[in-house]
Amino acid sequence: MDTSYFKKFYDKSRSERIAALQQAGILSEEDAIRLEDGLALSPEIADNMIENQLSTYELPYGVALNFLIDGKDYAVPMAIEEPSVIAAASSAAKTIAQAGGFATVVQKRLMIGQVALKKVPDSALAEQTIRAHEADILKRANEAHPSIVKRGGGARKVSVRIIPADAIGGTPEFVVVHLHVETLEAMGANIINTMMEGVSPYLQDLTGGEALMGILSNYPTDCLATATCRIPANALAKGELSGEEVRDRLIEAYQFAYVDPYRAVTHNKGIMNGIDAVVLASGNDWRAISAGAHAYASRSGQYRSLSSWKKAENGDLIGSLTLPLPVGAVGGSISFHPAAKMTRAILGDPSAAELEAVIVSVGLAQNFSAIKALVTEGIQKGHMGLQSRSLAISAGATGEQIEWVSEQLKKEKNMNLATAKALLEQLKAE
Ligand SMILES: CC(C)(COP(=O)([O-])OP(=O)([O-])OC[C@H]1O[C@@H](n2cnc3c(N)ncnc32)[C@H](O)[C@@H]1OP(=O)([O-])[O-])[C@@H](O)C(=O)NCCC(=O)NCCSC(=O)C[C@@](C)(O)CC(=O)[O-]
Ligand SMILES: NC(=O)C1=CN([C@@H]2O[C@H](COP(=O)(O)OP(=O)(O)OC[C@H]3O[C@@H](n4cnc5c(N)ncnc54)[C@H](OP(=O)(O)O)[C@@H]3O)[C@@H](O)[C@H]2O)C=CC1
Repeated sequence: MDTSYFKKFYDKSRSERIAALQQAGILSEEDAIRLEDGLALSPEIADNMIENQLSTYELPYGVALNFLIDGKDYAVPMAIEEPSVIAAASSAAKTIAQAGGFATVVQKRLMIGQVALKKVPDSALAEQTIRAHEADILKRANEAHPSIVKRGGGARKVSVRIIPADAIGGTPEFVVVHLHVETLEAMGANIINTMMEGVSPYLQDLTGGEALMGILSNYPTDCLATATCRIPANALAKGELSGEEVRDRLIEAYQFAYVDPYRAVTHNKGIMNGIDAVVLASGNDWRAISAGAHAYASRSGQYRSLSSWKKAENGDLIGSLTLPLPVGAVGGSISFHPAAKMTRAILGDPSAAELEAVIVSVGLAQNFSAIKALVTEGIQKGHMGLQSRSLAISAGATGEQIEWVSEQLKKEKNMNLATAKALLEQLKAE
């Protein structure tokens, strides 16, 4: 990828940005035309995607630059309504690329399905019986969805968890059977749900219990992705603060988010700014990713920071982020939603594992920028500086008024809607 075309990308017009992506070899001519025309869903597709459809709900679609992940350059598409997220991701990615980029590790992608059994007469015996019949259970699961087996995937492992009765007043004892399934390039909701319903009757026969439900778990602890980065302290200096001071403050920001759930939620929201935006742009199920991420943040019994920041022996800053990322390269609306298709084109048609690597890196970048701003100049300067246009629009500015109100707002002490409205009135009165 020739990134020389990206200089001051954000100062270019929309058409110039599309041309720059084409010149850099990221977009084909055909994709550049599609992007120029807009990525709207056709009324026919929209009507067939959901029930009681009335219209579509649009979000801005942009691209974060400077990502160097496992030695490969990426421009990363994001769909998001919040200003400064793309700037922050690009800014962090630039610093991290200069330090060697992100390194990622993506686990073998095993998704989990559950059958919950109740009224099991002897749960210890049931567990033994299930374990003894693992091969039969896997066979039946695979027979329920033979096409994934043909593709080289399928059910791989069975595990059992016993959740005692009265966990909260009056709850039955649950014998929970997990199937660990290799869903290859799919997130695999349909594969797993079919398998779980397929094995439920057999599990009832084996245990003498009653199946309450069989369903995918959105907590796929065998589908983790990790990104790490390592930044020399001298690349972190900001204003009056030395690189070492910024590094130490970044580490304390992480420590604060590790020990305090009130802070951890906001810290992780900053990470999800990037993750959700790429998941959404890629046509994946962002509710599933969010639910899994927050469960993973609570795995110790307390809700904590998803990322960690530490000092290396030589004084470098080392950042790391791990979370479950059950995304697909196929399935759902990925193959027909125009924006999801564009995202796949811009990312170079990534496999599901490569997409995980990109998404987890964006999450780490987003966290780096947010906490760096927080522990140095504060969030308002960069974030609100970029939010001034949204405030101007909220105040009713249109056309050239938007630029004028936005620029005046940046000079004001109170950059808020009331000030934006007052400025707009002033402009109209002139
Ligand atoms: C906004 C910056 C990046 C400015 O930071 P800066 O240092 O003034 O930026 P710069 O002018 O030195 O530019 C550095 C690079 O940033 C990018 N960049 C710079 N400006 C733009 C722009 N307009 N559009 C696109 N990209 C931009 C661009 O890549 C640029 O490199 P260049 O291309 O010039 O070589 C910085 O202040 C920042 O990262 N702030 C944090 C913003 C943030 O995190 N926003 C998320 C929303 S706040 C929130 O929801 C979560 C939070 C914060 O509460 C989470 C938490 O608490 O942890
Ligand atoms: N998170 C959740 O709890 C739930 C999510 N969903 C929704 O389910 C959708 C995602 O489910 P998913 O099952 O992945 O989607 P799909 O069923 O749409 O697509 C997956 C299918 O694609 C086919 N396929 C083609 N090529 C491959 C390949 N290389 N690797 C794997 N499969 C391939 C397989 O079918 P075949 O082999 O038969 O061709 C596979 O079953 C999302 O829209 C999500 O919102 C639905 C229910 C619950």
